[in-house]
Amino acid sequence: MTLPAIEELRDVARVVALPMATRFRGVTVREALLLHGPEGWTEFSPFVEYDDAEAAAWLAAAIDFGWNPQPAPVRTEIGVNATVPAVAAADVAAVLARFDGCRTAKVKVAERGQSLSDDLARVAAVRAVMGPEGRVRIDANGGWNLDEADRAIHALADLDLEYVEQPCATVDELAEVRYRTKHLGVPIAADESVRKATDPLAVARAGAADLIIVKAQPLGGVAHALQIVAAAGLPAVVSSALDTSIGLAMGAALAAALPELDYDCGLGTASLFTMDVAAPPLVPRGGVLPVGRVEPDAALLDAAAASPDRQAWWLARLQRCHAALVAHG
Ligand SMILES: O=C(O)CCC(=O)C1=CC=C[C@@H](O)[C@@H]1C(=O)O
Ligand SMILES: [Mg+2]
Repeated sequence: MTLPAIEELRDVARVVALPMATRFRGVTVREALLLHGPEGWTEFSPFVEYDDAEAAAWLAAAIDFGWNPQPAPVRTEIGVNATVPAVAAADVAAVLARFDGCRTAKVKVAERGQSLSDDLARVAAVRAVMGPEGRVRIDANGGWNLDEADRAIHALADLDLEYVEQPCATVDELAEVRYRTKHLGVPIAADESVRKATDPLAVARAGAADLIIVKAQPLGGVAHALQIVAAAGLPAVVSSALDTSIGLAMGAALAAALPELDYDCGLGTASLFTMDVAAPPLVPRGGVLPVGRVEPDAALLDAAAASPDRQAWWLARLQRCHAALVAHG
């Protein structure tokens, strides 16, 4: 890929800060740096705690989406899931109400400071709202050890789970949990073991998961993520990185280009924001997102502008990650 010069990126960069309706993975305000490239708007939004080596892949993805033509879509809309943060069971219905027409819900579990009974109550509340036909999946973000995962999946399986995402942190643990819980018929999905791994295919080689979660930004862009899915040879679910509507369009482009897509995708997360950069935002309607480029609204870009010190922080990060990509060649 020919990299645009850093001056070109800085000239078209806009840094935004979007407030969230509900705290999600510790985030209450989501910051993102948006870029306007020749192919359209794109997003660079690694979480603030990520180091430059990890964040550089997100920049490669952003540049690829804004500066290069994308793989051809094979579908025009993407079925998406509702995403339920680790809220109290009593708050579940209000969260789900933000996601119009979604037949699938993903529920966060194994939150630090909470217990299995909190998870059981939250997932039961989700099942009650979704009804018996709804699809309910859970995501532990690697928060359980082997025995905790074993116990939790046995306890939660009665609620008819579509799959369990990243129950434990390591590939070896995933393989062991998958072996121990196989008789329950609950598939195991790998997320962090794909997107944060030095070798995103290790999971597939180890037989440690039934499906993989893929995210366009951390995997270096749509084309690269497609290669990983093809090489893994496992069903894939495309998920967001809590992106703005601009980054979600990148995720939707990935989902649209996958040869097979059997699951609803985790791309409904704009519904967790109280404000976004596009009008209308890329939120699910009737449980689906349209595929296509998203343009920000000029007034919303201004209204969502991050503070001067946060803009300076993001521009410095952009510069360092750009330098890392240049050095990488
Ligand atoms: O998959 C979804 O339903 C929404 C996206 C989502 O859950 C995530 C987005 C961003 C960061 C992650 O901690 C989290 C995930 O683990 O999948
Ligand atoms: Mg996950």
